[in-house]
Amino acid sequence: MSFDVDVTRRVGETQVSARFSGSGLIVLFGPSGAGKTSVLNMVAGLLTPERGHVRIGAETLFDAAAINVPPERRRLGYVFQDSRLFPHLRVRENLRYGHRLARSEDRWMDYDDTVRLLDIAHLLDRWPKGLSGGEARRVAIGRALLSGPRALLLDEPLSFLDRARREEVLHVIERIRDTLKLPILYVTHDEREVERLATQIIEVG
Ligand SMILES: Nc1ncnc2c1ncn2[C@@H]1O[C@H](COP(=O)(O)OP(=O)(O)OP(=O)(O)O)[C@@H](O)[C@H]1O
Repeated sequence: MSFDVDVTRRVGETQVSARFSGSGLIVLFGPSGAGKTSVLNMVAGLLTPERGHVRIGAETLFDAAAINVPPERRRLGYVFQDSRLFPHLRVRENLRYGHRLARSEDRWMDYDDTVRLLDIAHLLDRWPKGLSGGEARRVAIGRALLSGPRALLLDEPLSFLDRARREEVLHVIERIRDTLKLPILYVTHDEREVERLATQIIEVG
């Protein structure tokens, strides 16, 4: 499965555009304010492009002429820069939210495996507001994986993580890229992450 994206839109004073296609892990790279998050939002359906298209595999999610699939039907696992866990749900329920919505044939991560992989078993009864930045990030990644996505959108997923945890999450992302072969759109400023992960680098701005 691969991305085929060509989007353009004015956001505030900035003309944001990006064009790329391919599979693997595509890094969106560029200075702060260039529009990387806006590109993720256009792929996710949270921001409507003025022109262009968004296709993943054989499915068209957006085509300026006629098609605009709503975000909740795009089956994309989005890990936001600020995690955005549901504040009224404990960690366990945040994780189960996406898992319950996913059709059983779309689920490729098991709940217990996800909890183990991200080392969040001790957090399951906690409320999001009591989590550190790194803990919240791991829960957000788990929630995205459990929703059975056809692609992942990761906005600086390793920020707030300490070195040991970064290494573990990097392994998870590599596994998703190489074993599950899920296309990943990845925003980062960190050149080490780019070197290690990128199949393709797209300059934004
Ligand atoms: N709601 C908004 N109204 C007006 N301008 C906005 C809005 N959202 C974003 N912008 C502007 O659009 C531009 C692109 O923002 P965006 O968040 O996509 O950039 P980015 O490359 O992801 O930045 P960063 O790396 O700092 O997260 C920025 O100049 C930003 O100030």
